[in-house]
Formats: sequence, C-alpha cells, structure tokens
Amino acid sequence: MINVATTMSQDATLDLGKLTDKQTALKVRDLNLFYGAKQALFNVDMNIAKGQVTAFIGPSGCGKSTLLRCINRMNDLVENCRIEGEILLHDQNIYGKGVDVAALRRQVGMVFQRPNPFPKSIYENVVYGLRLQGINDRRRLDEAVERSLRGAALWDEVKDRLHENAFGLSGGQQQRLVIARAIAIEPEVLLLDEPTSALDPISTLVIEELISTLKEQFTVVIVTHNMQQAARVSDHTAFMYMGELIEYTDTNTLFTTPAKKKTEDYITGRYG
Ligand SMILES: Nc1ncnc2c1ncn2[C@@H]1O[C@H](COP(=O)(O)OP(=O)(O)OP(=O)(O)O)[C@@H](O)[C@H]1O
Repeated sequence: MINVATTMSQDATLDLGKLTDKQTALKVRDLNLFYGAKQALFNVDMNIAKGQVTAFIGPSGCGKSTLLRCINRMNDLVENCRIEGEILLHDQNIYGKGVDVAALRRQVGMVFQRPNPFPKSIYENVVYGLRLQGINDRRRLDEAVERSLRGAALWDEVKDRLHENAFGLSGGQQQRLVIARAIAIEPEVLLLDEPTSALDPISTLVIEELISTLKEQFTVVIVTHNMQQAARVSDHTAFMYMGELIEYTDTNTLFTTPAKKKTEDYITGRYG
C-alpha cells in the first residue's frame, strides 16, 4: 500500500456522509452516462467537499475523466452522449432546463492534461476570460493578472515579460499559466484532468504544491493516474472501476485501510 503518512495533505478530513450544505460544493445524484449504446457511468452518487481537494483514481477507461467532464458539462460537446441524474451546484441541477452553460463554465473552470495556452502574450492569456466578459479597464486587468499569476505561483518567473508570447514558456510554466487563466475569472470549482501527466518531475512537484494552496480559495477536483499524487494532494479520494464509484472516503483511509477488495487490489498494484 502507499505510504500516505508522510505525504498526505495535512487537512483535517470531513465525514463525506455528513457534510452540511455549507461544506458541500457539489452533489452528484444517481448519475448515469451513455456514449451511444455504451454506458460509461453507473449510478454515481457523491458529495464533493467545498474548499478541499478530491481525487478521482482508477484504471484506464474506468470513467474518471467522463465524471470530471460532467461537472462542467464538457460532455455536451460529445455527440451521442446522454446523461441521466443530477449534479447540484448551490442546489441547482446543472443539467436542469434553462441552465446557462457558459455561466456554469465560469463557475466551474477546467485545466487539461496538456498545457493549452493561446497563441497570445502571457498577459492576454490571463485576461482572456475577463475580456470575454467585456472587462477592458486596464487597472482591473493589471490587478487580475498579478493576482492570478501569483495564485498560480508563476508571477515571479514572468513579471518582467508579461507581453511576450506564452509559447516561450516551459511546459510546466505553461500549465501554471493555464491555471492562472482559469482562476482569473474566480470560479468556485477547478477541475484538473491529469494536469501533470505531460510534465517533468520538478514541474509536477510545483503544480502539486500549487494545488494545496489553490484549495484555500477553490474547490479542486483532480483526475490522476498517479496514486502517489492522489495521496499527496487530495483530502478525499474516489476509486472508480468500470464506470462505478467503488469507494469514496478520506484519502488516508482509502490508501491505508480500504473497505472494498477492489480498491485494495488496485492500490496494491494487482491491476490497473
Ligand atoms: N467521446 C467518447 N465516445 C465514446 N466513448 C467514450 C468517449 N470518451 C470516453 N469513452 C469511453 O468511456 C469509458 C470511460 O472513459 P474515460 O476517458 O472517462 O476513462 P478514464 O478513467 O478517464 O480513462 P483514462 O485514465 O485512460 O483517461 C471508456 O470505455 C472510453 O472508451
């Protein structure tokens, strides 16, 4: 089993079954998802704790990214994708009638596996979402750039070259820039889909440290293939297998005394 004693996030953990509304960022209720005739998620039910880091782990193809993408309706872009059930944000079903998906995505930001800055300056990458909202006031944008780049632990490295092209940054810096772009519009929830899988070990460490500070302001949900990473950065871990949520509890418990045999088999490397 993974030694989490020295690596786990130090936060006191919450009992996920007893979260109050104030402690809950999202509620997933009886979620089923189909890609055409193929069902990829089965009756997923979970509460996601506010201001904490939740990790989704499990073998390739188990539905981690699919579940993550449900949280900001990215699966809407997939043809033939059908969803049943609910995801509640502030007790409003994000799949309900009349939901403004663009507004939802402002509340629930997302960072992908490969850094995807726009072919623009560092500055313009960060303010992109604000400009889309019609904000062009220079002082406000300048403030947002500094706040977001500091928040993404990138400010000191780029403050003297804000107007240079973002493609001149290293991969790890580009990923932090993308995080800065996501937090510039102050979402409530940040979804990270394997955010370090394309990065070197040092950049990975920097992003992992960053995740611990991000949760002071945001609810973070991360998909990772790397169990050590889940143990290091998350407060709660959900283990998925073939589209089902098998076990979901505080990270320490999941990695040290899992309740389900499938979880134990996975974390001890018997499959995956
Ligand atoms: N756009 C799609 N169209 C059809 N099937 C899909 C699509 N995206 C994912 N799937 C299928 O849904 C299942 C879950 O995929 P998903 O990418 O969510 O798994 P995952 O756990 O994130 O895997 P990985 O760790 O390999 O990224 C898989 O069987 C996959 O083939």
